[in-house]
Amino acid sequence: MDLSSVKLYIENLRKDLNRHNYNYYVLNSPQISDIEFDKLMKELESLEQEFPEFVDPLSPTQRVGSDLTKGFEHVVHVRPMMSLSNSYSIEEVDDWFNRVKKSLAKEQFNIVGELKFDGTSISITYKSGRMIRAVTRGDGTQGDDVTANVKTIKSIPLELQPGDWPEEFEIRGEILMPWDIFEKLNAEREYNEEPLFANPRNAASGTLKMQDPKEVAKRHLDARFYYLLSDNLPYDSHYKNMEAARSWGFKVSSCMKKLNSLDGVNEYIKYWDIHRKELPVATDGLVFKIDSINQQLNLGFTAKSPRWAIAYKFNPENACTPLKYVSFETGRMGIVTPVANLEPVLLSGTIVKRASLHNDDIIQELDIYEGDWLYVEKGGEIIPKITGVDKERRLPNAKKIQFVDKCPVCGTPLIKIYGEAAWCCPNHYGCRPQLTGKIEHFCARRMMNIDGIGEETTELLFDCGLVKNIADLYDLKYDNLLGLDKIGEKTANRIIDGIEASKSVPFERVIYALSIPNVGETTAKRIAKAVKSIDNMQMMSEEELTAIPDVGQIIAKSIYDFLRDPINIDIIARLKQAGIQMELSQEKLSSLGDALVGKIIVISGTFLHHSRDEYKEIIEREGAKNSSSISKKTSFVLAGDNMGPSKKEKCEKLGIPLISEEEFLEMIGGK
Ligand SMILES: NC(=O)c1ccc[n+]([C@@H]2O[C@H](COP(=O)([O-])OP(=O)(O)OC[C@H]3O[C@@H](n4cnc5c(N)ncnc54)[C@H](O)[C@@H]3O)[C@@H](O)[C@H]2O)c1
Ligand SMILES: [Zn+2]
Repeated sequence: MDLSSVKLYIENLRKDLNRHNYNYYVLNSPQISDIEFDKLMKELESLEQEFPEFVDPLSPTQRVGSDLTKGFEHVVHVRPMMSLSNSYSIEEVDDWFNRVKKSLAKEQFNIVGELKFDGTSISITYKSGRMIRAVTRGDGTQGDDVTANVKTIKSIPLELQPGDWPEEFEIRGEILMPWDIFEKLNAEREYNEEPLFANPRNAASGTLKMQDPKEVAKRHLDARFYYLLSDNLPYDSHYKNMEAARSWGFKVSSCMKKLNSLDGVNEYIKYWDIHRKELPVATDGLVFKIDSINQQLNLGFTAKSPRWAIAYKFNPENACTPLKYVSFETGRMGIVTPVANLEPVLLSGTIVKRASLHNDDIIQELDIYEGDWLYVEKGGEIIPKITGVDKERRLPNAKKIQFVDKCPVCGTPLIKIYGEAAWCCPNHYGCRPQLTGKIEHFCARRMMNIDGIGEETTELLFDCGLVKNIADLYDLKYDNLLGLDKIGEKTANRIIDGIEASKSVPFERVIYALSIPNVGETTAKRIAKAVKSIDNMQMMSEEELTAIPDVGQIIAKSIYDFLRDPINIDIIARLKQAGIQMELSQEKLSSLGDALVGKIIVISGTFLHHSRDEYKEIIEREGAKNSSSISKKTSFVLAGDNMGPSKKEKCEKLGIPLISEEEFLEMIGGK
């Protein structure tokens, strides 16, 4: 390679790495595995070493990947938050040990072995024993202030136990989503046909960046702490500091161990390579640290990571197995998902037979042919993922896998969903899995909670012609049910009682239960509060619908079209007649209140959830007035990002309150 091609190659590598960093840290949706990412990074590092003329302080080798997100206040770290240098082999850990030994000359040193928790890092400051602020790593220099969200995590103390804690200190740790919570969350998302989180790490960091602390609280995050920083640390030993932190109420892992030789380090690696699978939370490796804080200071840092620590990363478990066939499966909303059916293979202790291929783009990207040997990975991830194809083992004359062009169940030609990689069966009212899926969804616990009607009973009622759609449920009689396969008196009674009880399920859950495309649980709640009744909702135009918090153009169109379909009009009328709640209860209505009536409001800055015009409409709709200039008459300013300093000053002078976008949505019951 000549120099100019080397330069170009390096630039392209940097671009790729920056893009992967963005996908990983900001979108929480990595497109390549960690090991692939780390290989690219190592390649760039060695090229930069070989060609120092191309070194650039902005290169991803010199900086930590940034998770800074719009919508959060940025806070500068008192002490920068760095990454860890990492290795995938014991030899590299041995090299590190020997480097440290040399640097510390003849000094004795101890090492602490710890689990490397796979979540998202957090720095929390405590003053006088109370939590002051929680900030993400961000770009290492400054991070996002996520205090309100962190305060919802029950295992993180807001106030410390009595102890010898310094008056002010920072503690660093990892925010995690335990495996069981992660599995439940993904099962729910799969059910709602929402994109799944690739692993608990992405789920944890996605959750931590949610705008609404109440939603964060529902996700049951957890944490582990692994480093203490202060001008007045209790001990010179990292290990002892962590033990102290544990006694103040922090969750510090009991798997932390003092090691005093290279043999100890190697044993620790061998032990955890096996036993990590028994842990309730995800780990992606181990971390070795020099115990003495003084020695840590002497060893210092590189541009990106401390020299006194190293991460040993576990190799993800993977296997290669032949593809039997690709099946195409139609879901409740008509989305067709390709699934790779594999020759069964043992991976991370479970047998893997199937792996979702998600959509056509992924099939194209992987370039899969019939009978191909596929690499399956489960690197701590519960959901097996196809990561590649062994092209050398491809059979001669094998045909490329083609996405079906007709619905595998009803044969209707598929249509591409605008702006997405998904294909959809448009036969929403004649395609079996869509019909039974909607009935099942309607009856499920979080919707109408009709006890006794699960997947099996739905299929049964559908097949014998008793329930073809959700309105038919309310025509069911005890006598119809009795005598059906596996339905005795007890079950029949349970079903009838469940149907009766569903008549008092509140309106917001009814909206979710209707299976309106693109309307998930949270959106359904917002819609219910805004429209107040199904009659109002049926009369609203697409523009009026977009004024509802969380409802963009795509959702508005889905709702509008759904409510104008004659089949749905009929179903809704029958549900209404059956006595289903089709409006907000009096109680909810009165609690909504008239927060904005008569107010004069000035909008300033840029917003996350709606455009300024949409907010203007909301303000009018809620009985308030828009005004363009701040005066004594102004009730408050709806203040977005980047509000001009002169406006801020004027508000301060006149004592006009600034209301944030979140507070405003809260006021109008949008959250
Ligand atoms: N797949 C992708 O597209 C992609 C993109 C970017 C980064 N990544 C992955 O992320 C890595 C880089 O991320 P990083 O800079 O956060 O490094 P890292 O995750 O490898 O290591 C540093 C982090 O480890 C965490 N940690 C967990 N337990 C710890 C303990 N006991 N002590 C100290 N720290 C502990 C801390 O949060 C710290 O910030 C890459 O090596 C790669 O594997 C992947
Ligand atoms: Zn179909």
